Amino acid sequence: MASDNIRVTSEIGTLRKLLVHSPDSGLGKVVPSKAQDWLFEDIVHLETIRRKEYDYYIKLLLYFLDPTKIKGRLSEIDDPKKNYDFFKPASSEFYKSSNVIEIEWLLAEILEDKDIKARLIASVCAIENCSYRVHEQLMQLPAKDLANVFIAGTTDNEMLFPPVPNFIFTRDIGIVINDHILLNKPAKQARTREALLMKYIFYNHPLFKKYQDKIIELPEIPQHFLLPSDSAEKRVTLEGGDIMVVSSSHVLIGISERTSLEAAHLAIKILFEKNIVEKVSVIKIPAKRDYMHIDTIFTQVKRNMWVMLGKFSKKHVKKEDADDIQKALDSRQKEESIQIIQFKRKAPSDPIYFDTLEDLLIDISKNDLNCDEKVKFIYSGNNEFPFDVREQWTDSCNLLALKEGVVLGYDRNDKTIEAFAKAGFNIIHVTELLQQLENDQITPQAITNTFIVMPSAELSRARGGFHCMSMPLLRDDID
Ligand SMILES: NC(=O)NCCC[C@H](N)C(=O)O
Repeated sequence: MASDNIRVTSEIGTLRKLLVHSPDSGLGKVVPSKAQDWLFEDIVHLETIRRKEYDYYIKLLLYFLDPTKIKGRLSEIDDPKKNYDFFKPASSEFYKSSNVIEIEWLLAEILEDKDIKARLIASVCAIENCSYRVHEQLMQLPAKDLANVFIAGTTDNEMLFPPVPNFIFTRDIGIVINDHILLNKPAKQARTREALLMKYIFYNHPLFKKYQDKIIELPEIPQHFLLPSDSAEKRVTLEGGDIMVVSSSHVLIGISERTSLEAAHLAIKILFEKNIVEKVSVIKIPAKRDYMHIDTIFTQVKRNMWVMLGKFSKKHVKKEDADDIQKALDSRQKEESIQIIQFKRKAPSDPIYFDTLEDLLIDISKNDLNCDEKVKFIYSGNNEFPFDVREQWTDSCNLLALKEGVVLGYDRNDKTIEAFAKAGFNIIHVTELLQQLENDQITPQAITNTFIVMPSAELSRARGGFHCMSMPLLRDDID
């Protein structure tokens, strides 16, 4: 068993441990009439999303984070005769890594405890409005099967409640800030069960035992149940995609379609009261499906490099190419803009305002991460219309850094990849990289300044990238 340490102090320090969830059979149950309610843009093909897309992610993560599980076994685990059991949490052949941690596995482990099992069944049945018969049926299931039913919503032959197809986006269900865990409060009904399951895991799994007094749950505001249902700002909702730990002393919080102003306010108060960070920057983005969380608009690549949507760049915001009439007209369109305000723990009544996202990100690179080099930006779709917005929609800005300068992104975002190539990055497809790793032509340690191209035709229909599909638990410190 690897260390049970949890610590995340940056977006780019070498990744050592994370939570993931592979697409389960629930994704194969999404129907067109429910796709939007369940936050999918389309229905996906289950076998393709697993075998031809997500499994590559798992293989790559294992190579970087837990190589003994995979090295020398690539052709064996991909052999159809082996039934892909390596990737199935309920199988005895499952990879079961303590660094690439599958949530379904953790759930099955806590469900071995009779008391936890009974309590979680009661809670799930309450939120899913299950009949007494279903309640009894769940009590009969062994832990591994029950874990799968809680996530997929289905037994082998019966659908008991809706799936939670967004569970693959582990980023949103909790976030490690230094050595604390901030739990989410989902804005969308479709993600409610995910939050419940995660709460039980964080409070009951031995992996998090040392951290019980470091779990942060945002309270509701008093008498929240009397609020009208459309008072979005007053509701306390927060999803992990709106939180970024950019240094050990500085956290970014997005106010977005998913994270409310009230939640940001409460989170800042708690982070300051508990002395967890010194600075919080709040980034209010337009509340639109296109930009559901801040990590759909920008992510970090290196100390001095970020990828972002050009629409929020200085050039665009300051209308550098526009004539006077256009500038005046555009300045009225406030709802499409970003607002940034930074609070310091020692002087909360004296906040700092940033005009543009680039100004904030440059400030982080220079002042939090002590970067002397010029800060560079890669823009979605190379900042060319319509590729900028098309590629942002398919997560060109939502990259996961395995280590500083080594990022994963979708193959379909051609122009963004071109921009990385122009910036001097190696571009390599995951299948080729895996072969090179397997053949000892390269090691993860030797890889630098690289964009790893991942297959994405099905994954992108679920509207999230690899930043969303990862909940880092441990990264090396960089500051
Ligand atoms: N951090 C993220 O941006 N996560 C993406 C979540 C996608 C999912 N379909 C959702 O709408 O919640």
